[in-house]
Amino acid sequence: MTTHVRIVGAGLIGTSLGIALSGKGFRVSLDDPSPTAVRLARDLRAGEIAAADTDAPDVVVVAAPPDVAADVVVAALERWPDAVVTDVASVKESVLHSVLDSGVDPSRYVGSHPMAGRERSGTAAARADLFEGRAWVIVPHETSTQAAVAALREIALAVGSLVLVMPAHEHDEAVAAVSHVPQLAASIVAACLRDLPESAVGLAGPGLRDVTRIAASDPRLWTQILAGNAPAVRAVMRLVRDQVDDVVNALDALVDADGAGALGTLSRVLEAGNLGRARIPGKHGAPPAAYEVVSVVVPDEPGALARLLGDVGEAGINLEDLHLEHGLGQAVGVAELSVVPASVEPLHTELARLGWRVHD
Ligand SMILES: NC(=O)c1ccc[n+]([C@@H]2O[C@H](COP(=O)([O-])OP(=O)(O)OC[C@H]3O[C@@H](n4cnc5c(N)ncnc54)[C@H](O)[C@@H]3O)[C@@H](O)[C@H]2O)c1
Ligand SMILES: O=C(O)C(=O)C[C@]1(C(=O)O)C=C[C@@H](O)C=C1
Repeated sequence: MTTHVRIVGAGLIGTSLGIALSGKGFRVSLDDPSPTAVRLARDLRAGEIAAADTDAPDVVVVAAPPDVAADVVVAALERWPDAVVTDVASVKESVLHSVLDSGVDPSRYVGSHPMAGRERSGTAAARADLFEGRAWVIVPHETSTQAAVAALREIALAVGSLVLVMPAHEHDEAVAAVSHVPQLAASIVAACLRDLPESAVGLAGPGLRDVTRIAASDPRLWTQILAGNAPAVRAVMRLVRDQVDDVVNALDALVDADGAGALGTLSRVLEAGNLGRARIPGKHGAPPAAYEVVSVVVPDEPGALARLLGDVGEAGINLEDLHLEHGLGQAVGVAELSVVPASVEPLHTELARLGWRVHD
């Protein structure tokens, strides 16, 4: 029997999930207070628009902002007495407490959190492959039924995620360190660029881009996430503050005194960073990245990029994504062409034959 999943909240996560599930044969109905969001989601093939007479779903996935997630979960549990209900909010304990405090029978509710996302919000940013190879945390509570957990597991596996099961408090402590504080760190570093002269910002290279990509994230969403996980985020931010203090003290010693011990401190901070970075897993044992990048040097002249894209098309190769690295005032840029692994070799050969400077 086809599983009917109702997605409530057709933004980045809801629409991405709808596209992925529809592609795997699930029936998806879409609901959102914004008529524009549901229409766009439907056009992106995320599912049908839910109407007043749409039949009851088997599973409801609440993909609304964290501050309304619990209310939407409770309303769904009350409206569909046989459906399993989950939410995908980035914080789990505060949502769970609100659901339990509401007095509704919570046994068909199980929290969840796909560790997949983007720095862009909204329906238009949806991606079919968003969840592939990513962890999807299932967060049951004391009375969650086995059937509810199993239904969620089926959905997460169907969209290519790796399922992890953990209690809400453990989830929240973990994501404070691996997601919420990294967001703050990126925002704080990027905020230092605001008043820099143009000539200084123009020197930005890949290092700054890597560190600040998520500084472009939606402040409204992230304010809710940080507020919803305040105790755990505070604990990690205190560790960050201790390290920042150590670095500033070392720099004080170098600038204002004889610098005793300063190099050792700086080196220890950097080495500790190496050790932490080395612990970050790849895409959680799932299949390797769907796309590989071919880098092509592009002269900074009118029509050059269009010519390159034309040559890629002529080669019969489907371009999955495009990123342009281009420093201010540079005579050339680098176009990073994402293609499926099987296309790397033919693309490389064909572009080189046409005179492009190509790198893997
Ligand atoms: N953005 C990420 O990277 C990411 C990753 C994992 C989980 N999440 C979680 O997923 C949820 C959605 O985030 P997003 O990035 O898709 O946000 P989004 O802003 O792209 O989409 C949210 C959608 O919810 C709708 N909405 C607002 N109030 C609603 C209500 N009361 N009932 C139903 N829908 C409502 C909005 O109209 C919007 O279409 C959040 O809880 C977030 O914490 C986000
Ligand atoms: O990769 C990104 O752009 C994200 O911000 C995704 C990310 C994260 O990994 O921290 C952000 C918040 C979510 O709750 C889950 C995933």
